[in-house]
Amino acid sequence: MENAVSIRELSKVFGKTPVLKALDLDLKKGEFAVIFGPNGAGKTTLLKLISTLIEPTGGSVFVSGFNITEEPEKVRKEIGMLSHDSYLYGDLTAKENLHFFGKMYGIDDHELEKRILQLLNEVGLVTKADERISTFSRGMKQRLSIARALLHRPSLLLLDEPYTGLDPGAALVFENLLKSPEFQGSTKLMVSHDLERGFALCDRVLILNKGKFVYDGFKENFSGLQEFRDKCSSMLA
Ligand SMILES: Nc1ncnc2c1ncn2[C@@H]1O[C@H](COP(=O)(O)OP(=O)(O)OP(=O)(O)O)[C@@H](O)[C@H]1O
Repeated sequence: MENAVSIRELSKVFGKTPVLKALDLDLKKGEFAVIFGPNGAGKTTLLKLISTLIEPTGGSVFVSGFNITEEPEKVRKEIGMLSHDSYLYGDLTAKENLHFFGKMYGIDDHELEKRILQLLNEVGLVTKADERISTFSRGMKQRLSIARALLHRPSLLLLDEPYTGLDPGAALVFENLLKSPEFQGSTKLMVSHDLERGFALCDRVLILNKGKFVYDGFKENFSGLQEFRDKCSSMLA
């Protein structure tokens, strides 16, 4: 079976600074992997490369068989990204924002209307559908970002510190959506400093340190979070 993500010899240099160093990684369809690692390890850079926001210096990345540099539009349709940036437009209403992104993903009008209502409902914003998001609290914007990321039923979810800025209610909405039948089969790659939540959600753990993977293993190899901490804490510093 084709991998959801296939990375070979991936490198990224900013100026003269090598940030990612010849990374290899395969993610199987449906896998939930979390990347831990110290500040500056290159975690966000890796997600930005996979999502086509920046270009690699060397190596290759395939998402659902599409090369990120040769077929970026096809790659973007496969990906839902949730990060500290909301990627939302303050002058548009909640509904208009989702409409804009839905059209960008090529969802037809009838399906899009239904999908927008369904997601606004799921993230608890249906009564705010026609309000401009410049009036929204940070938590409400984060809820709308969740809807934006899931709008086109992406096969790959890239989650960069998704809990940052989520109030407890929105965090619960987020976790319930991740576990919902619709997204159970999607592949998830999450970057987090939150060992407890990251470890609880994932089935595979990766540690990135100074631009290299220094650990790659399955959660079931550990009896629990404490054993993971005991064995891996030196790699996280
Ligand atoms: N656009 C850029 N130009 C120059 N340097 C950059 C750029 N983006 C990131 N870097 C540098 O690349 C390194 C890795 O950054 P990155 O944000 O990927 O790390 P991270 O592991 O996500 O860190 P954190 O956990 O603190 O978010 C850092 O030293 C950062 O300063």
